[in-house]
Amino acid sequence: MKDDQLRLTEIFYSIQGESTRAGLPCVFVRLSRCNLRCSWCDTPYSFKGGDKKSLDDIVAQVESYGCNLVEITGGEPLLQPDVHPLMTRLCDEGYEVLIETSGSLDIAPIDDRVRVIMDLKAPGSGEVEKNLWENIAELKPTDEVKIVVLDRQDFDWAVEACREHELFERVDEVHFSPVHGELDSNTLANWILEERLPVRLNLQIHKFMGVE
Ligand SMILES: C[S@@+](CC[C@H](N)C(=O)[O-])C[C@H]1O[C@@H](n2cnc3c(N)ncnc32)[C@H](O)[C@@H]1O
Ligand SMILES: Nc1nc2[nH]cc(C(=O)O)c2c(=O)[nH]1
Ligand code: SF4
Ligand SMILES: [Mg+2]
Repeated sequence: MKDDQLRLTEIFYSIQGESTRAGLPCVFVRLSRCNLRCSWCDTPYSFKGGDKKSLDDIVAQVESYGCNLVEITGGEPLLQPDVHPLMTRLCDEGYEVLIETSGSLDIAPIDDRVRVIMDLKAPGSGEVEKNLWENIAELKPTDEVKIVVLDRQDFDWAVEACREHELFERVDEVHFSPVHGELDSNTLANWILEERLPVRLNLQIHKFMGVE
């Protein structure tokens, strides 16, 4: 087997449900495996299985949708080193490339043309110890930080993390996202408004639409 292969769970074309690109048509490349087990994870099916696919096959499938926006996600996409040549190739070919990552692995090797959407895991995920705080210094102003909030304890943690790490100064966009089906979006919205936070409420719109 050639080394330029990635273990892939799925490639699909849908409406981007999150981030500043929410609402736009997007091709999703979902890589397999994850080093975390967030309590509320919506993609545990990506933890096991998946097929090995060559970069050529992945790029060809992405191309078949005729869509300029591509998101690399998982599972945890940074677990497979060959994700880097894939992203560089997509950038070279003129795609706008996003990566969704947990923030538990080094983001420094990511191609500078890629928009990084990095989670910070709050205590309700059960994975708060995995945050790699050194990553914050690697973020570009155009990257995005997302904190998924389960409850008020997570919200207070998120506010403290933003202040302590000066996230509002470092990146243009900080998203707070309720755990879908667990925390009411109006409750999170009211907390954000009460605290006068310059964060964006991130709802996973694909889940309201009932699509992937
Ligand atoms: C499935 S993860 C894959 C990428 C990477 N492992 C990560 O955690 O960022 C993609 C995004 O979905 C979010 N997510 C997963 N389950 C969720 C849920 N139940 N409610 C809200 N967001 C969720 C994650 O926090 C992450 O921002
Ligand atoms: N429609 C849609 N938008 C998304 N944005 C980020 C996703 C992800 O799982 O990383 C996702 C996803 O799974 N579906
Ligand atoms: S890091 Fe991402 S894929 Fe992994 S368990 Fe957490 S939400 Fe799911
Ligand atoms: Mg998803």
